Amino acid sequence: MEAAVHTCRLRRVYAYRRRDTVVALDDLSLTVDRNEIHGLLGPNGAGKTTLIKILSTVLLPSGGTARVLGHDVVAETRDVRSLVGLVLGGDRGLYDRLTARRNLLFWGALYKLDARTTRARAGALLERVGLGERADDPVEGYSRGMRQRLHLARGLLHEPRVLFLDEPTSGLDPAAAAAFRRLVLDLRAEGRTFLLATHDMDEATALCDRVTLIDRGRMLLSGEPARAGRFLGDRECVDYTDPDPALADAAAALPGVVDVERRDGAPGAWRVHTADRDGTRRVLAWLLDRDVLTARRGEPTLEEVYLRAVGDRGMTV
Ligand SMILES: Nc1ncnc2c1ncn2[C@@H]1O[C@H](COP(=O)(O)OP(=O)(O)OP(=O)(O)O)[C@@H](O)[C@H]1O
Repeated sequence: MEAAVHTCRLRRVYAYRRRDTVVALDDLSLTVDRNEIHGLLGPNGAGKTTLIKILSTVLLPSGGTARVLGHDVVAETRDVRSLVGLVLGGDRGLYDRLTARRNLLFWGALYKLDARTTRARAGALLERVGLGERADDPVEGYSRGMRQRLHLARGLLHEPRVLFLDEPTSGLDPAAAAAFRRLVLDLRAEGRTFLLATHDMDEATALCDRVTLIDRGRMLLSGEPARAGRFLGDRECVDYTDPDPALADAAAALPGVVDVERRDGAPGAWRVHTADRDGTRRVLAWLLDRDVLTARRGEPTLEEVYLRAVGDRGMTV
């Protein structure tokens, strides 16, 4: 069976300022399985939006191939368009002076749906994304969260099987973001596939079956978020909580220990990086001997793996 998305050595080069070029996608090969929620991670300028635009047939690749449910995005544009929904964030693609319902009717006409089908789907979708009561208000009075939900309704109007979401929860309050994620899970349960570009590592961990991290248009790693540390052939580690920094210093001097760091978030939380499984056993036994009962083998979070893979570039792109 064809994958939901398959790219092979996909390339996109932009020309700007006449002579300069930027390689946004550099021979990127990626597979998203059917019915998967796949996270696309990467720093600003990594190429996430470029990939999503190519897969939605909005942008042409410069080289390589991309297929959606077996259809080539260049040679079979029409088929691909009927199969995919694109949900961009922000203000792109919404008409402020129109009501939410009229926005959807307009898009239904663009998708060449008949008026009755569009009307029925628009009503059902607006209810589903929680905009039923505000459906006949102009979009200019909508909050950011309401706009995001309308974007999703728009992306679902032609009942696509694969959805591309570009930072769908950025700027949403925690409750709205959680509601949005529940909706994504419900839609997946109906058999849809999602490729979701996000900068939110907690969101990727909670929502995605697999994630792919790209940087400068190349894939750095791809796999399950909970096993993120293993992507990089990662070091072992032990997490424990104890207020005494002297204990951490002593742990750092043990054989098989690479380094010890304070963990963000909880006071007195430490992570001991070990060279191998033996080092981990030794540290666990040593901590237990000292009555540190909170010690356990740790897994680096997706955010930690991300920062290690991409490096700390601060604000540079
Ligand atoms: N229309 C364009 N013309 C020239 N360069 C572009 C254009 N669109 C994107 N780029 C460049 O391509 C690269 C990838 O951009 P892209 O928007 O795909 O990144 P992104 O991963 O989505 O970033 P962000 O997380 O900031 O949204 C960047 O270097 C960007 O400057």
